[in-house]
Amino acid sequence: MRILVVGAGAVGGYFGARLVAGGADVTFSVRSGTEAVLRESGLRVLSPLGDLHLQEPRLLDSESDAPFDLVLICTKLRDLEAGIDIAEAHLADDGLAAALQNGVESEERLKSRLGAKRVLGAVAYIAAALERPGVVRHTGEMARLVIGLPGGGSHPVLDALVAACKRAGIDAEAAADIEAAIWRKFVFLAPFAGLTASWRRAIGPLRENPNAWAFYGNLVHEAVAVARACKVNLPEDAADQVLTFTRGLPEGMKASMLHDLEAGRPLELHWLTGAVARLGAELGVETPASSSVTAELQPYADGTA
Ligand SMILES: NC(=O)C1=CN([C@@H]2O[C@H](COP(=O)(O)OP(=O)(O)OC[C@H]3O[C@@H](n4cnc5c(N)ncnc54)[C@H](OP(=O)(O)O)[C@@H]3O)[C@@H](O)[C@H]2O)C=CC1
Ligand SMILES: CC(C)(CO)C(=O)C(=O)O
Repeated sequence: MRILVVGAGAVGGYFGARLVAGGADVTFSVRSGTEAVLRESGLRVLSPLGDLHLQEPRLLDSESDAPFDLVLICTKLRDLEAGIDIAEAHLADDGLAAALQNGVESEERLKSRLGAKRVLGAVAYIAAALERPGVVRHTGEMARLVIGLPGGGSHPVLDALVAACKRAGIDAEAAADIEAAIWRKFVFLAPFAGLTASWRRAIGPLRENPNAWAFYGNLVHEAVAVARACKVNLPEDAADQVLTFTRGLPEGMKASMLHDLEAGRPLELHWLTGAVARLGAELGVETPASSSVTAELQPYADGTA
């Protein structure tokens, strides 16, 4: 199976490099600045699960590269369409493309542009950051992929990806209901990103602050209400599960949206807390907490650096 990873940032760099180390045939599609760095110094992953250094990662040669069986789009959400352009140009007719991104709207974009039969749903659980181009720092030991065909079913590329992940030591699970899996992460992440970014604090002190914790509860209930209005199959106690999960997170944990805010980079606000507010408005679900966070962070959405 030939795999094309679009974007060698935190997620693409981590999972792409691990797959290479596990013996998979992986090519990276990167932009020119990153390309120069990767050609000069290779791709490094610094991780509690073991460091990696790909001295000469294979880079896409758009003229000659044959179609790929699997394209993993690992850009930020604002670069999704550019990622799909690359998938459109390089995906085999019977191949699959997945977006390893947060949010709940990427899969529909992939379906509408590539055709539903060429889309794999995916959720990435990892805490990683691009320290500088070519260097990914992985924090903690979580590095998990949940993958599945929208609507269920099997596909040789899905099976091959699960096998490649196992060989690479990536915790990968094939989900029967990938839409529910994507939303289960979203109903945690959109509130978590909204809370930590709007209060500009890691989760530890926010759990100790009754106002912040109550506000988080409101954000979570809104996200779950929007999921239910979208007819997503979530458990009855989905909101309680999110609160329990968040109580167990490391004290210093921040959402990547807060890291982006602190660094003056553009935010994924529109697709996270902003999506709860936007979809809520479309579906007639009240989302006062998500709407106020979205309005407060809007001035920073396009970055300030
Ligand atoms: N970081 C994390 O811990 C987690 C992130 N996620 C989600 O994963 C997604 C990716 O996030 P993350 O990896 O952190 O982001 P990063 O910013 O670290 O990486 C994104 C990479 O995409 C590259 N890119 C953008 N456009 C293109 C393009 N047209 N062609 C090739 N490469 C391109 C960027 O390249 P360049 O350097 O040239 O700008 C950058 O290196 C987001 O949706 C995020 O929410 C999900 C789980 C955890
Ligand atoms: C919370 C985390 C690290 C979990 O994967 C994440 O996805 C993010 O902050 O964007």
